[in-house]
Amino acid sequence: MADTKRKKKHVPVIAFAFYLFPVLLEASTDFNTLLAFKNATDASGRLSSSWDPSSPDPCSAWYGVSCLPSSAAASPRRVSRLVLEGLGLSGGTSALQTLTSLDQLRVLSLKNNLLHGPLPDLSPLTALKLLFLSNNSFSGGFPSSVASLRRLYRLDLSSNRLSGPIPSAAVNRLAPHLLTLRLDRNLFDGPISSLSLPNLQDLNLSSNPNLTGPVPVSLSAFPDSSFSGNPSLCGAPLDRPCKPSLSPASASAAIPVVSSSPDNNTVISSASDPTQDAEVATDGEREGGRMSRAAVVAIVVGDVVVLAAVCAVLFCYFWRKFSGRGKAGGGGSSRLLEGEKIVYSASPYGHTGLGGGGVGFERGRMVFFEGERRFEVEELLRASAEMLGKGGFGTAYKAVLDDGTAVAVKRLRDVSAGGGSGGGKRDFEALMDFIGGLRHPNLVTLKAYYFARDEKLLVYDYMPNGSLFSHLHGNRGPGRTPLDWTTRVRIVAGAARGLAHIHRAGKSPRIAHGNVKSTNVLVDKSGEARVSDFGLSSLLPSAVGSQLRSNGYRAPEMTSDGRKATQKADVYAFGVLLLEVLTGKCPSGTVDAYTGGAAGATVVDLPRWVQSVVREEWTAEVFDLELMRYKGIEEEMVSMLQIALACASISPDQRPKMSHVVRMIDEIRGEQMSPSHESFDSVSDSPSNVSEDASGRS
Ligand SMILES: Nc1ncnc2c1ncn2[C@@H]1O[C@H](COP(=O)(O)OP(=O)(O)OP(=O)(O)O)[C@@H](O)[C@H]1O
Repeated sequence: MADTKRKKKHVPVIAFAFYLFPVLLEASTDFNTLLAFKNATDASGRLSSSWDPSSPDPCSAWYGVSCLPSSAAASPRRVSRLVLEGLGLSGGTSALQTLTSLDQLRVLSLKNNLLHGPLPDLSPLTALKLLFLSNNSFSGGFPSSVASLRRLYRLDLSSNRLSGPIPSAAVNRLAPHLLTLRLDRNLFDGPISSLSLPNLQDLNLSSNPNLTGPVPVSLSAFPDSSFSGNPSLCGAPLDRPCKPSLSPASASAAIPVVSSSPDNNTVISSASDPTQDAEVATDGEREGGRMSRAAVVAIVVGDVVVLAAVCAVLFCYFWRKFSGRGKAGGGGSSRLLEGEKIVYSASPYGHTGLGGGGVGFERGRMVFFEGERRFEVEELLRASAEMLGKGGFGTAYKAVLDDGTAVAVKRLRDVSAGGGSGGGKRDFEALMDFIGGLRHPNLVTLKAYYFARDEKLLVYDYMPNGSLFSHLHGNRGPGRTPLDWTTRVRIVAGAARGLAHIHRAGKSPRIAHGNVKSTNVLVDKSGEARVSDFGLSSLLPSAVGSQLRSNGYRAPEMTSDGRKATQKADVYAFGVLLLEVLTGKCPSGTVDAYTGGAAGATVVDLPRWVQSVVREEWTAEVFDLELMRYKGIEEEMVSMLQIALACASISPDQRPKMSHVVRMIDEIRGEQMSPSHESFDSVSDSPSNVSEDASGRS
């Protein structure tokens, strides 16, 4: 009875503890994890003075610890970086295992310590981007669990005692994002021929004397120092060609055998090559130098499936194209489709083609600006032309004139005779005169225009080197040439000068570009940026014009329809464009697209996303991964980021003038010309300098 009473008395206490437990647990998990790790590894007490268990907040006081800001007043801050290098930390697998509950950890560097034992399952560290465990005594196999770390882009396990095969299937899963792979000075063995890491920038597999077989093609562009100290590796870049060595017993099997690795890499090898035998053992696809019947069947079936998939994709692509053409077919000249070659009609009065006005077509007037070669509109209309793209104002074509000069012709759509402002032909001509009179090395020159009631054409210089948009976002897959830092800065500097010129030009009223974005920053034949499409927004009714301003670049104050373009809004759009150049991301993406994670498909403005990341002190994480290969540009990137964020201020009054922006960029450029920035072979947050990059500041 007394016992029952005692039990009853405990019920509320247990219930309260049960309720409170998850809250307390969450609040203290990272704190407890760090303490447990310290207790397990810091025998020499080097962390003791800083890691004070009575300190209320490890995030602000503990050495080597950085945290994210708390997302809500009551919620605890989570640990995002742990950089504990050269502290004599010792401990085995279980010590490292304690850290795997830090599921918000981005950077973990424990290099130059005395940690040992096999690496634990690292898959719970889902946020990890940089993992540096070099110069310890870790043993056991390669930690295949890293394959599930979707954000990992630098992995350094060098100078340990790791052994066994390098599992190509696991490593290849990191391929899309992995930039650094350092496994040198370990005891790895077996073949590496199935590794396929097309985006890798930094590789070191040296001094693993038991690695065997050919260096795969995707890694052969690395210097031979990446593979030195491995006598059984062969093929480029090493000086040892892979020779098949025939043993008498297997001479008859010396016919090349085509095998497919688990990663779909085809390996052509001699069945009797001893270096290949090791691979055979690992991949388990051949026995005794011959492929099993099942393997052959699997390969053939696999190939057929892949072929069928490719055919299906091609079929869908062309089907959509042709059915799209059918649909467009009813609309006279709008029959022209993207990328299609077109030939204008021989006469501007014809029924089809560019001049297809049909009955009642009024012959228009071709107006040339000073210094431009004159030609008849017929010459333009009969030129073979190629569609460049469709924009908000109409369709742009490349046309080659009789003398071989290429011009870009913009055929305006939805422009009433006098433009949208209610004016007439005279207003249109006045605007054209203004635009045509704007001459600057960073503006695309308007050479001429054609005006008729039903047809308005603008003739510009043709820019042969594409747009900033195509350089930043075009072909992000293999084979892409990344846009280097110097070029990016040169382009934004040119674009800023072009815009500043427009802003200076019209005294009263002040003129704005009205549609600043990366497709409107073109690159001329000498690689200089040229701003295009300026002034056209005033041709359209204000409501349509403000709709046209592309979402991601539209200043917050421009959301209501009918707002006229302003210079302050241009500065905002330029700020977004700068962020696009720095992050490599398209404005107005989803959180997913920005983080590369699964945070959610919420659409967020690029400036707001960058601000949130910078506020959380992960500044380095906003930058385009393609920029990480350039040495010593961090300061410039951060300065440029500050300019971008100032331009993209929510309040128009806080945005600088374009002329000021030009000066600020030029100041950065002045510093940028130093030769050290030309070096492409090193990585800015490479393992060697993670200490500064990932320093334990909170
Ligand atoms: N002068 C030019 N030389 C070379 N390419 C050009 C030229 N003008 C435009 N283009 C290209 O033609 C394509 C269509 O341009 P267009 O200006 O019509 O549309 P947009 O820039 O995508 O949108 P918007 O109309 O809103 O500015 C774009 O890819 C653009 O880069």
